[in-house]
Amino acid sequence: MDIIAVENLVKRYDDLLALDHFNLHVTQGEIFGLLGPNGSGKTTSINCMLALLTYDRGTIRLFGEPMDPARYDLKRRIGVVPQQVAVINELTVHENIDYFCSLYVSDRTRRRTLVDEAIEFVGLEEFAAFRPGKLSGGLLRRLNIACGIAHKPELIFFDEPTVAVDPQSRNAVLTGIQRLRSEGATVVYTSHYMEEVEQICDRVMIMDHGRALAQGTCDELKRSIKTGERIVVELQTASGTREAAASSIDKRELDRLRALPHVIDVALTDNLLAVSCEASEHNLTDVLAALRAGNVRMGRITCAPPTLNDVFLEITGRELRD
Ligand SMILES: Nc1ncnc2c1ncn2[C@@H]1O[C@H](COP(=O)(O)OP(=O)(O)OP(=O)(O)O)[C@@H](O)[C@H]1O
Repeated sequence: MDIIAVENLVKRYDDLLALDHFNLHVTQGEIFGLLGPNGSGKTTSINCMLALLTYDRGTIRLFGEPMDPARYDLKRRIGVVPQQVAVINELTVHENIDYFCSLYVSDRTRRRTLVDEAIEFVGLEEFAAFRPGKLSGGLLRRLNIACGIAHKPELIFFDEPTVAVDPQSRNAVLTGIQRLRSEGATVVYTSHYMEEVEQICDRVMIMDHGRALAQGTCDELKRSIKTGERIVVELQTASGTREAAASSIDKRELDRLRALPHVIDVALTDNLLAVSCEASEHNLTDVLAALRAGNVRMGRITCAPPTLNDVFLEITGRELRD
């Protein structure tokens, strides 16, 4: 069953079209990633789904029911971990989680258990009596998550939960999300970090300018583009400087590479030569043979399958993070 069904959503902020006939279907038990650069409409789509924002056109159904601001029965089944840490500075970690949980659960005894479980879930046992001001950025993020999930929601929205988080806390957040899913939750995860999305999401939608550009599993998205692999060659010279290395390859060599049967693009940045190729069996040997024939001195050579950034680049002509 679709836990989320969004059809033809249009949202304007005055002249700006933030969501342009946006469609989204998320099924029960999946971690669905919304991947897009800053300003692509991820937060706006979430806020519309939560009925926190009005919209101009379209329909939103959650758990099979039409969502509107008065549907407290549906809201109780949803958890939100917002992009900005939203906690109360005067309350301790424990009191904060209890406060947010009390918005959904009125029974105090049940809440005591839920709050303890949430504290344990995010590993904040030692800090339960601390006020937010005493917590590091990573610990604050964990508190933000605990406040959003303590009432055991069936559907959880995580809006860029790892921005400005240290690698250790980031890993804790990502494994925590996978654990929530294994306990039965459906998750919508927004990010502009393709590595995170690849790590945890079952399906991904790539967004830009309020539109869905492509969606599918990471493998499906990568298979849908022309680029099959990217070969990166470090150029070397006897003198060893980057500039000298870059100038040691002339236009003729670059043209020779571009003329190879499966080469899509050749780019030279400093002393790194990147050759994007269609999927084919002999790309690496062909590229190396062409470079050897031109007496180009080579250092490290890597050959990698495409990334989600390549998918974004091929569809939009821009890098995901520029
Ligand atoms: N309250 C607002 N008033 C006017 N424009 C807004 C408002 N909120 C967002 N926008 C604009 O709408 C577009 C989509 O913004 P949104 O925050 O949904 O994108 P996002 O993908 O979540 O980006 P980010 O990762 O930066 O949060 C952007 O161009 C943004 O500047």
